[in-house]
This record gives sequence, structure tokens and C-alpha cells, in this order.
Amino acid sequence: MSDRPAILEVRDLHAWYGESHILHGVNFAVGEGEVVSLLGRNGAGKTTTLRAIMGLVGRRTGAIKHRGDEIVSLTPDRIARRGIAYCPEERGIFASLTVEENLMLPPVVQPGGLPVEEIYELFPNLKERRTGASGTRLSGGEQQMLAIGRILRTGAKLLLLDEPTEGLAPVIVQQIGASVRRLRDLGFTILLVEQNFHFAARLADRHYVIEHGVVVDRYSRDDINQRMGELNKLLGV
Ligand SMILES: Nc1ncnc2c1ncn2[C@@H]1O[C@H](COP(=O)(O)OP(=O)(O)OP(=O)(O)O)[C@@H](O)[C@H]1O
Repeated sequence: MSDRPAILEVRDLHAWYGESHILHGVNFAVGEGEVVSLLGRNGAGKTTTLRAIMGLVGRRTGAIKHRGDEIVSLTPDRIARRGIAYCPEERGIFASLTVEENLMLPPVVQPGGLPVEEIYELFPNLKERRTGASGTRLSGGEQQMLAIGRILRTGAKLLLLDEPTEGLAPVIVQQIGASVRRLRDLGFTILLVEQNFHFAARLADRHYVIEHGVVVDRYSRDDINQRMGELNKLLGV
């Protein structure tokens, strides 16, 4: 656990899609202002963990505390309105809208969201394209920046990012990494699902490893180098 107050505490979380029991008692915590990564092989349950926090699975049990309040029985819109935002792996950019229209789409849920100009400062590529290209004319990296950028306006302070680097070229991965660092400096808390272990290792303060729907190990930033061998084995990289 970190020494900062927990913004999110997940205890004995179980989740189901229909009859499929996917999470079998997940435990972890995220401190305010931290970047925490969930690592694990394909199908381990990382995305399901993010979706379960947002209330987007068929059924879930256990405890999910956000700023000390139990949210496990809340609906997804109530969870979002508490200032928790989810950026899905598929990004969800609307092709028929311009960059700026996509940016303005999610409703503001809390005070203190970033002004649009500040989002453009974080992601200058988006500014260049603000009125022109529609969603799908953007590169994969630009789509990812837009998917992250548009939740910053909403006032959400806890960001759940699902594989932000997937399919992106190394130079873009670096840009996304720099943006995540700036977001941490701005006071956002970030829970990240990553397949790109090297990206996560450089970025996150702490890591949890998920296997078969449970957290099987945890690493601090300082542990990572020493325990690289066992991590590689766990992740199959
Ligand atoms: N909508 C769904 N209905 C039924 N089963 C699902 C659904 N979505 C995911 N699963 C199953 O849940 C398990 C965990 O998937 P999840 O997407 O959480 O894994 P992951 O660790 O994020 O890996 P990946 O990187 O492959 O997405 C997998 O066995 C997957 O097949």
C-alpha cells in the first residue's frame, strides 16, 4: 500500500459476465495522486477489473470504496458522477464528429476539470486538428490522446486507462507516457492496465499482477529491477 490516503480501495471483488465468473476476489488500493498499474497476461481479468469498478459488468460483489464511500452497488452513471472516468481500450471516438466535438461530448461531472485550452497544451496534435479531421482520420496515437483528453474536461480526478499504448509506435508511446506524468503532476490519480510492461515499469509508482481473476503479486517502483526475473515469468514476456 502507498502511504497516501486511498482514493480507491478494492476488496474481495468478484465479477461475472452472465454465468462466467471472471474476478475471484481482487484486492488492491490506489493512493491519491498515484499512478498504479495492473499487469497480467491476456485474459487475466485486468479490463474486467476496470469495468467492474465502473459498474459495467453483469454482476459484481465485494467492496469498492471511493474516497471512503462504498460504490459497489451504484449504477455506472452515479459512479461516473463521483469523478471516476474510464478510457476504454477501443477508445470510442465518434468518427462523424470533429476533434473538438468529441472533446466536448462527455458531460462535466465535477468542478475542476481542465479547460479545453489546457487539454490542447497537453496534446498539441489535437489542437492542430481541432476542427478538421473527424475521429477516424486521426492516427491511433491522436485517437488515444483524444480519448484521454476528453475525460479531463469532466472534472474526474480518478482516471482508469485501459491499454493506452496498444498498437502505437514507440515515439507516440513516449508522448503518452509524458502526458500521463503531467497528469500526475496536475493531481490526477491514474489506474492503468498495460500489456506494455516496459511502459508501465517506467511510469507507475506501484504495480499489481493479476492472474486468473485475482491479484497474485505487487511491486513497488523500487522492487521492479530486482524482481525482473520473476515478473517476466509471471507475465510471460
Ligand atoms: N463480455 C464478456 N463476456 C464473457 N466473457 C468475457 C467478456 N469480456 C471478457 N470476458 C472474459 O473474461 C476474461 C478476462 O478478460 P479481460 O478482458 O478482463 O482480460 P485482460 O486481463 O484485460 O486481458 P486482455 O488484455 O486480453 O483484454 C477472459 O477470459 C475473457 O474471455
